[in-house]
Amino acid sequence: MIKRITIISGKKDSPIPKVTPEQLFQAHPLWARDIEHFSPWNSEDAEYRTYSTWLSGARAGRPIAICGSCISSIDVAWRLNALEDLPEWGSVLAVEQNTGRGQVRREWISPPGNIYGTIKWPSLPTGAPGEVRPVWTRILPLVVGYLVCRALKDIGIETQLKWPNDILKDGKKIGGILIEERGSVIMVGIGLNTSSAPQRDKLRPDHAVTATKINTDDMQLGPLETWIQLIDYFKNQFDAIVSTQDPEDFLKTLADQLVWFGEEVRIVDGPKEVSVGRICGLCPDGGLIIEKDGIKHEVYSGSVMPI
Ligand SMILES: O=C(O)CCCC[C@@H]1SC[C@@H]2NC(=O)N[C@@H]21
Repeated sequence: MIKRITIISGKKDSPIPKVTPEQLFQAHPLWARDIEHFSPWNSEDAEYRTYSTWLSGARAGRPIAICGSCISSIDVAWRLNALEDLPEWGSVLAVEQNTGRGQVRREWISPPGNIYGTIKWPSLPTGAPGEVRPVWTRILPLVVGYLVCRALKDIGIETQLKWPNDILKDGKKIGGILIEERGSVIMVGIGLNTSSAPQRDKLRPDHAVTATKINTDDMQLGPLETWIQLIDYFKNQFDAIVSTQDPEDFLKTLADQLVWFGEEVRIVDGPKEVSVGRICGLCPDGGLIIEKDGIKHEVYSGSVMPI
């Protein structure tokens, strides 16, 4: 993939959708703004590729492939990876997903206007000798959640991280993270409700906090412009974190930034003995520590909900 911003359009029989810059322009007013901002888009076609491209006149620090209405940006990223067309920190940004997926294969409703991005995450530093999975990989959901919150803060949006990787604004969900691993390759999918959020009746009763959107009358984040900012932030900060910090120290700093830290919460579908307790920290492998009746429990599953 060319190290710039490209719109990719599948040729015959390709699982990558066919799309033109004009169609993206029509998809949503914020996409129209982004398409205009990053124009001109120059058409290119290489016979050996199963997709043709439009190359933006503007440059980005990392390669970004924009695709139209696809199954899911994670699937397109896996496809590009199989074609050896997605380098580390390369990403796919979908305008719309027909089968967007969330944690435990729940549906992720994905109309145009929001961010549906997937990044090929770089290989992670290995931990102790003989360690099967590098510790940074095991705690990656928390690291990415932390980076998303910090990157949004940089843009001027205050958010909180709900263990393990939900992004909240004023206690309501504005985004989520889905990590998939195949062999040594890690794809990080990030969904952010910039322009719209699913209604309460589309969410699981009792398991999901209410959803909301980020954009306000005063702040209108465009999907592409924001995605470029996020990727640049992730790369710079992730490199700095893993090269200067110990995973355990990182988790200690992160713990008290979790939403509802120190407060009583409900754990829905978690271990039987802790349906209610106080968040009091994180284990070295990223589990949540919940205190109940003076006993500390390690929680690795379930949804954290306010009382
Ligand atoms: O909170 C969750 O359940 C995780 C949601 C992850 C959604 C993103 S959008 C980009 C990528 N493609 C998908 O189908 N899912 C992830």
